[in-house]
Amino acid sequence: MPAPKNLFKQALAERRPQIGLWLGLTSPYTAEICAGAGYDWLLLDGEHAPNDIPSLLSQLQAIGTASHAVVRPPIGETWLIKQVLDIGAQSLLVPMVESAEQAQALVRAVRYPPHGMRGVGAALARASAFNRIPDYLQTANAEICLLVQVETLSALEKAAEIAAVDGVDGVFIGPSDLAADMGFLGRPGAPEVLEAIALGLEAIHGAGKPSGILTSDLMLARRYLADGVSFLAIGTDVGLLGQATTRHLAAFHGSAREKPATGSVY
Ligand SMILES: O=C(O)C(=O)C[C@H](O)[C@@H](O)CO
Repeated sequence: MPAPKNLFKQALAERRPQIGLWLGLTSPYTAEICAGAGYDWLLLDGEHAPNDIPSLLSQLQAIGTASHAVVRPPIGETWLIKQVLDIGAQSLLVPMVESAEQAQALVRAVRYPPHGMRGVGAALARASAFNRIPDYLQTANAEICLLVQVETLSALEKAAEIAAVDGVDGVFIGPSDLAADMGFLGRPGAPEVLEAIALGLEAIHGAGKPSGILTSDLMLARRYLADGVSFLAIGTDVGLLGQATTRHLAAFHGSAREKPATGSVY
């Protein structure tokens, strides 16, 4: 028996758009609710949400096969990637990738020898159904989906080279960090940032790889989809809960006291 088929990876390879939601609440309970909504993928954020390996594990268990979990570790360190893969994540989004060399190192980190340097502990791991998947070691590499994030101007200039790395399954543009790097802190929708994103998307597609992005502006999200973005997150659990609770109380008071959050589009 092989490692579970990564249907999200397959969908990206076939350029079937995958619509996702970004999860920062770090709760298996809310992750399960979001999975039930029907999003194709859910991003479990270990970079900007207070997640650790046990909290990521419990969210993976809660999501199950109801949606596809993509885990973002805080940084692309080999030892951390090994832990995230062992708890059963098959798709990773690695932040702040600045060069093709860094992307190549990440490819090695997600693969077992001789193709990489992932440590072998699958006998203890949820990823191998606790050693009940006999062919796990031989088949795991093929089912890992490695997505890398470019989010500075210099990384964006190298987007084509990074995307072209064999083993990189997709490239995500981080609009907030890119905006900050371009001098537009808190303004990922600034025209200059959108222009840079459009060029980045072209470079990624030109290298023959799928692209991804996050925005909670649904008009912009539809535009990204029309521009060929394949894995698109259209909001965050934190944003949705924050907006809904504010609106709810304002509705009760019968007033327009709802105030938009400042400094973020999420
Ligand atoms: O730069 C970005 O944009 C991202 O990387 C996504 C954000 O980190 C996400 O957490 C929303 O705040």
